[in-house]
Amino acid sequence: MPRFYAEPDFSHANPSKIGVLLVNLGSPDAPTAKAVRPYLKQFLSDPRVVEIPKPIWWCILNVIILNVRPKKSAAKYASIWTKEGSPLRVWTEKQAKLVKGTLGEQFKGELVVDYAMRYGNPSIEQQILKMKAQNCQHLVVVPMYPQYAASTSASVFDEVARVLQKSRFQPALRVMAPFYDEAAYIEALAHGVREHWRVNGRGEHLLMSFHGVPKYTLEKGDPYHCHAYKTGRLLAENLGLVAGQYTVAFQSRFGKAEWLQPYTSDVLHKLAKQKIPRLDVICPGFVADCLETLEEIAMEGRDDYLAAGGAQYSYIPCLNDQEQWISGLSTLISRELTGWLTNGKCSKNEKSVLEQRDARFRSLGLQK
Ligand SMILES: C=CC1=C(C)c2cc3[nH]c(cc4nc(cc5[nH]c(cc1n2)c(C)c5CCC(=O)O)C(CCC(=O)O)=C4C)c(C)c3C=C
Ligand SMILES: [Fe+2]
Ligand SMILES: [Fe+2]
Repeated sequence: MPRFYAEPDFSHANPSKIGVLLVNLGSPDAPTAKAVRPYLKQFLSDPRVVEIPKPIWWCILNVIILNVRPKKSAAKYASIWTKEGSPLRVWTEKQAKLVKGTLGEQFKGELVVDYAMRYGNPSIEQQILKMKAQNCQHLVVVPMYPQYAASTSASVFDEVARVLQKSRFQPALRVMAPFYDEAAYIEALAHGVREHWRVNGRGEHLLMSFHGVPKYTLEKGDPYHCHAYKTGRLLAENLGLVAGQYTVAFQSRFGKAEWLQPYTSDVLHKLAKQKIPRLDVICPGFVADCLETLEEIAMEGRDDYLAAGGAQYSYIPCLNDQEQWISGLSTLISRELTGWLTNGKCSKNEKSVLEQRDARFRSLGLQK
């Protein structure tokens, strides 16, 4: 097995391109236990996701989790699966196409925009190799996580780095920063909430449910908790909500350790007891609807809330293909391209330098 990937022959004549790779978490290939098992194995073997010492975790994962969870998770995936596949993959693919449409207008021919999944398909490796084959000598990686967490954002970087370590010709690399407090993102979220209120009426309380992470990661310096709370505050301010009209909570707890609190499930029970006429729920940490939003929040969360005595429950969809979001995301990405759009410009500059030199020679009556 060669140490490095095979490279195409280098040619000056081949115009260099910039690759923009949107990366989200990933889903199994099908909503079946057979497909969920290898997906969960890849996901939960990532040391960024589970930090328990390797030999101990290997036993727990292979002996218990991978024998029990695939069947349960597959049933959940089946409840949200679409004709085109997993909602997360379908939305991410659509987002890449729309961003390509928006940025392609501005940066004709120079950009290749695509998407990858950290776990499952299409893989980061496959998509970077595809971009290299198209002569992308510059690469912008866009982790589709507004709030930084080592378990998500850093894991994307680790995988990109692993792929580049196997490359002889490495593209120049930029990784987009987390965008938890960017106006482009907050305004798109607020626009989505306002639209939802306009069409469906407005609830008395807004629950903002973020994916959780283990509490020890906060204690060890992971900024996820602070990013989530800042997003929550900025969204509330944009919507004119004051304390008491909204709650930030954390969902999707996995395993026995303590995770960030308050847990969404506890908040739902508490709010149900308060007998407010209607609760709105949004998941601002997910830019695309997926298992965690559609099954856990829109379905299970609703059932739990109503069973605990709540009256009305209204789920607000993720940003998905919302126009304002696509335009905001394109703006954030175009900022990362600053100084990189060299292709046409470089050759044009070179030509104009030569033309200037020829003109100088001519004006002096000299031959080149
Ligand atoms: C939005 C950010 C996410 C963080 C932070 C995150 C941390 C995290 N997740 C797990 C365990 C699981 N997550 C699962 C699904 C899942 N997680 C995210 C996002 C974040 N996870 C998304 C978008 C999804 C949905 C994927 C889809 O296909 O729709 C799952 C798999 C499903 C299941 O079996 O329940 C697990 C497991 C941990 C342990 C963790 C932080 C340490
Ligand atoms: Fe997760
Ligand atoms: Fe904090």
